[in-house]
Amino acid sequence: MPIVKSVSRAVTQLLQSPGCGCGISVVPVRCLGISPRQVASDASFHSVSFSESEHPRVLITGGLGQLGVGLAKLLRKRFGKNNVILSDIRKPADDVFYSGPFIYSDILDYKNLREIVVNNRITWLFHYSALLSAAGEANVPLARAVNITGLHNVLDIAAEHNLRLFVPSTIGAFGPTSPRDPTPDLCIQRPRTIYGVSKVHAELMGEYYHYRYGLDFRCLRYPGIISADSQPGGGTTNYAVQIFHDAIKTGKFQCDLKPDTRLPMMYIDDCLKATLEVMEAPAEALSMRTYNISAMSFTPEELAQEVQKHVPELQVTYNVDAVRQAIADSWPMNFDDSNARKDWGWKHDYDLPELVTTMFSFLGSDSRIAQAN
Ligand SMILES: NC(=O)c1ccc[n+]([C@@H]2O[C@H](COP(=O)([O-])OP(=O)(O)OC[C@H]3O[C@@H](n4cnc5c(N)ncnc54)[C@H](O)[C@@H]3O)[C@@H](O)[C@H]2O)c1
Ligand SMILES: C[C@@H](O)[C@H](N)C(=O)O
Repeated sequence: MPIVKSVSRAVTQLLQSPGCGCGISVVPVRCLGISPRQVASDASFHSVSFSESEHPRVLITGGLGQLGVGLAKLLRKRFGKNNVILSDIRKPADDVFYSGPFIYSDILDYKNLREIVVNNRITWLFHYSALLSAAGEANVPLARAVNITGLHNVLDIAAEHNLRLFVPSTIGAFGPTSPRDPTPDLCIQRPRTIYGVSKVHAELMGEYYHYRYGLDFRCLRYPGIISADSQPGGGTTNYAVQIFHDAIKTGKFQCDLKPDTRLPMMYIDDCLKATLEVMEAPAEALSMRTYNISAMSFTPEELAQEVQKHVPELQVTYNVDAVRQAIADSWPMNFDDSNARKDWGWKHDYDLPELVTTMFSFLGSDSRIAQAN
């Protein structure tokens, strides 16, 4: 009985510790050969494996999607071109391939991923590979594999090699029973998409590895991200990117969500800025490991009105996609990001008018008018 009591006391202390299980931390190591092994970790809770005067050595998984190339550009500016490796399972375009290191990496191949981390002495990992909400509903087994099994591989390798790990979560990690206006950091999370379920799993597993093994896990819940020079992949918020391209190319846009569907959105520069800021924030500043970040919320109708200020002849029609609409109706309408603002000074730069002006200056709003003439 006394043994049972002291074991339970030790477990209770671990669970209640404010984040440091250092005394007994053991990192999980996969089967090497035939027997599973556990190796005592010297990972200290707040440290990373490069000296503060050096730049981190960065790996980005799933880097050829909407966000990865822009992230690589930002990080290379800060840490040097050769310190940031983009990876994906797709073939990069020439300009991406020649802009800095690129490597093939399938996150479902644990040994290959580990080899890349070891051979390149990676210290920071940004885990961007995923199937997004609509793509996930179209192929649940693949979404489960990439978003859940892939995350497990990344977590184990990050813990084993003492990496600082960033995993993005999403407004999609909330569901119809969450408070939607606004949605705080801590509340009911019962999403109804495989994407949302996998992201809640990622948040919880990352935080568990943080408390259990000392993994330096950091996570932001992104809103729908809007970018000019990269295409979104399989998301419910895609309409908010497509409208710009269609306004310029054809002057006609068919929206797959209802005109009054309000969702949190963000311009890509703000998203990437927040990502770098939270990764550089001192550990002591982080009262949590998963934060909401927010910039603006709008409906398709409100976005269309703002776009029409630049392309007045734009015609918008609505042809609602039932799957995407059901997903959007279960997501937050407004995001409460007060903890991010308080803890590490998060502040967005782009509101709706600024976003629309920036998108058109990037895409060249005159080109459609020029083509039409
Ligand atoms: N874009 C958004 O609006 C948004 C919003 C919230 C969160 N996020 C999150 O940010 C991250 C990046 O989003 P994105 O918009 O760039 O996604 P995306 O769909 O555009 O790109 C995902 C990338 O993952 C790659 N991938 C798929 N399977 C893989 C595998 N087995 N191994 C390695 N790579 C694989 C794909 O080839 C693709 O290039 C994702 O985790 C996403 O959930 C994005
Ligand atoms: C919101 C986000 O996670 C993604 N853009 C999606 O719509 O699936």
